[in-house]
Amino acid sequence: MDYPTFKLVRTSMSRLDFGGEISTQSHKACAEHTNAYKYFAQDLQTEHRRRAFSESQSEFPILLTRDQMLNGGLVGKVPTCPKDNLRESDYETKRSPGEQVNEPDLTWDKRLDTNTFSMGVAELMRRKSPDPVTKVGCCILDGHSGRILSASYNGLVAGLYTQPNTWAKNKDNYLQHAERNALNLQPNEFNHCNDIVVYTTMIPCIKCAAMLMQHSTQQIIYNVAAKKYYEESKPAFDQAQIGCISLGNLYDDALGYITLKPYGKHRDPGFEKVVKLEVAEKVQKATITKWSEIHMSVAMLAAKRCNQGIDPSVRSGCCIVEKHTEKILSCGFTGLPKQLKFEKPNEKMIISAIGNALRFAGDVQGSTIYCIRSPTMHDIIECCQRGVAKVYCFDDIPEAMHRLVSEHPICLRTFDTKETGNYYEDIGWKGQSSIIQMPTEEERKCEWVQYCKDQQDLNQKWRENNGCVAEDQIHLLLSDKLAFKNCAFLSPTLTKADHKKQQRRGTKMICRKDLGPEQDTTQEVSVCTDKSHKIDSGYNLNRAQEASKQRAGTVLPVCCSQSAQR
Ligand SMILES: Nc1ccn([C@H]2C[C@H](O)[C@@H](COP(=O)(O)O)O2)c(=O)n1
Repeated sequence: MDYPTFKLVRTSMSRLDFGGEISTQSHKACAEHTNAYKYFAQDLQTEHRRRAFSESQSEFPILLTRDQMLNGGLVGKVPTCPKDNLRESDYETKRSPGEQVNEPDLTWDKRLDTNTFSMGVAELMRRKSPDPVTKVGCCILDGHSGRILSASYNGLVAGLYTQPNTWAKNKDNYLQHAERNALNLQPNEFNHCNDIVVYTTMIPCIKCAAMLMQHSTQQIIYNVAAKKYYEESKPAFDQAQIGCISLGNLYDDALGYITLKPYGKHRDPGFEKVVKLEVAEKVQKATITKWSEIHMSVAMLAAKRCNQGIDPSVRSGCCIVEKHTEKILSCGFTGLPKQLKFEKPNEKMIISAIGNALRFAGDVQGSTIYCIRSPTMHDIIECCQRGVAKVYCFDDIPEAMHRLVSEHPICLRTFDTKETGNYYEDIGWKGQSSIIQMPTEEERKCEWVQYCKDQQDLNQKWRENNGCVAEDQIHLLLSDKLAFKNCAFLSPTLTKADHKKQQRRGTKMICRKDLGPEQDTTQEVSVCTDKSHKIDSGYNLNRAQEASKQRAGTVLPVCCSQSAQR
């Protein structure tokens, strides 16, 4: 009899460890992007910016003064997020006496800087654009506090009901540009702010440029320049002495994990081909993303902004969204009070992501919060007091928490990641594993040795049990850091939450079609994607047969128990 072969697929290191690991695909995208961009990237200012960005991981956008801009250079020291300031004491609480401590992986532990975060939000917004050819996203920040004022995309005129083939022919009459949409979305926000920084995935057109100037914009940071917009707007920004620079290639380098999707014809300035409507519709279908996905992704990006001093297990990010309109009201991440310089961060003084986001937000009545970790009771109380209606968490919410909030006027839910499919891979998110410290090389080797040993044991057990696998072994297989292909079995006793957790970690939940002892055990496997956690095991035992086998002491192949389907 053939014994099953188990193939291990290691959970790929998240590409957001921008210690350098950028996939070949990204590199390729980078290179293409650089070429496309070359035409526009020749002014001195941009070069200086690039250098400045790549030399420091700035905490806040490097806002050049007008003098500095005119001189074409960066003067003065930009606040940095030094990588050497992670103290031993930061990790003290996690150690038990005598325990060997691995050096923290600082390369991985870099936090997202404001530029990367804001352009990331603009990129996420771009995905909502109905324009089949040119999708643009924009995120506007208060340059003083770093707070998001508004974010939007190029969209159809509100209240307009028309067919794509009507508007797509003459879209300028039907679409509002991303920058203008962002300004219109939160008009009040801009009245009190005279230091606006605009992150846009494409350089603004001349009309948007005029309106942005009118709103005291100090800086435009764009990703791609379209020739027609660049030639009109850049001189106007220069004349008004407003910084207008591109993150261009640098954006890819720094972010590394938001895949560059085509920018329509503007991706390559020389490309003038008219995209046919059918193709355009396909593009549109493929790229439109649900709001909930975008907001949870913004929360994830925010989580990656947590300071290194914060214990990875409590790091979280959050995004507060207005009811009905889906406007982002505020974002926040777990942090320490800014006035205090901690020798040892006192856990009680850590401000939660929700706490920070609420601090920034104005009226949040009826709003929805998307956050990574389950909120604390204190968060819930704050939310109730401020009138927040719903809280969605990426993490599982402990049962105890559900009980505690059952009487509160708030809806607390775990975010349904099934809805989002593989989308999070685009931003390098693999559940918690991407914010919890990655295993060291040594740990990985040990894991591998352990895995091989487990596999041998498993095969042994398999033989002993006539082609069946004990459940405890399955849990071993589904352990945290390993992802399996063609070898993971689904336990009938695996809870729905565990199942989801494994999926988030990237474990492919696969079950064999038939594991009868006499069957070909290398038979093709089917992937379990059913939302209700019912699996197509293909196992032919009926309930009575199954019970009788169990009584006789047979260890049933766990993924194939019919009870899992009922
Ligand atoms: N800064 C920009 C530039 C362009 N857009 C939008 C407006 C249209 O939907 C589209 C441009 O159409 P095309 O150049 O393909 O004729 O992009 C924007 O919102 N913001």
